[in-house]
Amino acid sequence: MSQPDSPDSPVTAAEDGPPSSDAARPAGGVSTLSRRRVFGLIGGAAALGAAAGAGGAVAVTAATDSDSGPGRSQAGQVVPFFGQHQAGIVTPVQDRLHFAAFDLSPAATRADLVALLTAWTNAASHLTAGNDVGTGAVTGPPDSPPDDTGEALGLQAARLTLTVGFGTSLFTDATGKDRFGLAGSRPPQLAELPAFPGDALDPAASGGDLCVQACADDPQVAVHAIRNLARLARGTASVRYSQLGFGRTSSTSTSQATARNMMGFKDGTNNITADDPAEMNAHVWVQPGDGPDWMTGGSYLVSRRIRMLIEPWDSTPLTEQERVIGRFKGTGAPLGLRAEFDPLDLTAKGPDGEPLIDAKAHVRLAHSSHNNGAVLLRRGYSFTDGTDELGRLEAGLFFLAYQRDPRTQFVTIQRSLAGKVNDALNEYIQHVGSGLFACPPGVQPGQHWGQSAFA
Ligand SMILES: C=CC1=C(C)c2cc3[nH]c(cc4nc(cc5[nH]c(cc1n2)c(C)c5CCC(=O)O)C(CCC(=O)O)=C4C)c(C)c3C=C
Ligand SMILES: [Fe+2]
Repeated sequence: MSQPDSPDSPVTAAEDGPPSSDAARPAGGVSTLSRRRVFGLIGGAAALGAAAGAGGAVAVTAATDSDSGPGRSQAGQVVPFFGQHQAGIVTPVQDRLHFAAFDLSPAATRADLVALLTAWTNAASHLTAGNDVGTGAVTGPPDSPPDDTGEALGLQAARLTLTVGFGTSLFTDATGKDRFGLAGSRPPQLAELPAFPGDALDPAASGGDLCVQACADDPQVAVHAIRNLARLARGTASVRYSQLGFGRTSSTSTSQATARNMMGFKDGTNNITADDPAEMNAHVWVQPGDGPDWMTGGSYLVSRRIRMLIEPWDSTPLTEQERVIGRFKGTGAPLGLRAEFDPLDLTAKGPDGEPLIDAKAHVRLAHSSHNNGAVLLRRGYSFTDGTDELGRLEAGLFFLAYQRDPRTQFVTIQRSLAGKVNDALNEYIQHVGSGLFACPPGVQPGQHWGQSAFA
């Protein structure tokens, strides 16, 4: 396998020529590889070292904007990987999602976990810059399986973000065992979610020791990233469940138009947005003193796979659909008002003296005024996974929400919504999967994801 002398040797011989064709395949060494490939190579070498048990000793190299291949314009396509916070949380929502939850293998040790996180961090820094993993898809030794699976060759970075989270079971497993010596680092905010009335959770589509949220404007780029991370994990961790998503159902920036969910409603209108950093600090980013220091600058992710009962919904009259949500389907405006962003007035009454927004309307019960001021940064995606055994569309919302403390945010709001007597929407939806993850702060070059949790 052609590799540089050491995982962190400086890049000195990179050329910006086109990727080698098969005929011109180099015999080895870096001098004939493009700059893009060399960065990938270094990351791959580090990943290999890590996977071999080198653990935190392997440096995570920094991919740069100049990693983009020849003739490929990455302008506006690369979301910086390194930073104070992980990308993929307040990043303006990309079009596509591939979310995967992983379980560590029964034999995996703390060193294996550190090695995996190091390898993943390395790979992620290169994938998000639009580069291949390791020696690449077509530039490695021809007699070995390629380091990269290849389906992203020639594609742009597509604003790929990779966001990692640590599940509750990483800290204490189902038998109460502290497998990785992390129990003492478990944040109080990472308390198991309670069971909510109406939950129909499938254990196989819930939980997970780790999660990776891949978001990109190109579905193939997101799928490629998860596939290659799963490949790097082989022997240490495997996918427990995964979910493809499309049609972002929430915007995290006012510059984005509000998308529609699979019920046809604009979803995300009254989301909090990254345009207001004070709001992010108040409700999304973990602050100093909130809990263990390693989570400062991080955020907690709640994922819920929510199936929509599409056929009954499609047989429901428009006015009833609007009563259930509390907004007009066409404009997205609150009932009784004209424009999408007109502020909700939950006290407004119609000429008949009845509230314009029904007592059981989704937006009323989800609103902060009903929930002790609780708000969430919603970042969910629609999904359609074909049809079920009865020919019904298997579709819904893969709800993703980031927050500073799930106990006072998601749990408070979901307690208001759950159960047939509460949110009118519950007649048309069912929560079938659930996850809770601590997403550590962003990483700097030389670190791996969540490094300070292992200090
Ligand atoms: C626990 C939190 C929430 C779950 C679960 C949830 C599921 C869910 N929501 C929709 C559709 C819409 N939700 C809307 C608003 C809205 N939803 C939540 C929270 C949860 N939703 C909040 C906090 C809000 C904002 C309320 C407010 O302050 O106004 C809307 C209206 C447009 C908008 O503001 O986003 C729609 C539409 C579905 C279909 C669904 C489960 C499948
Ligand atoms: Fe909602």
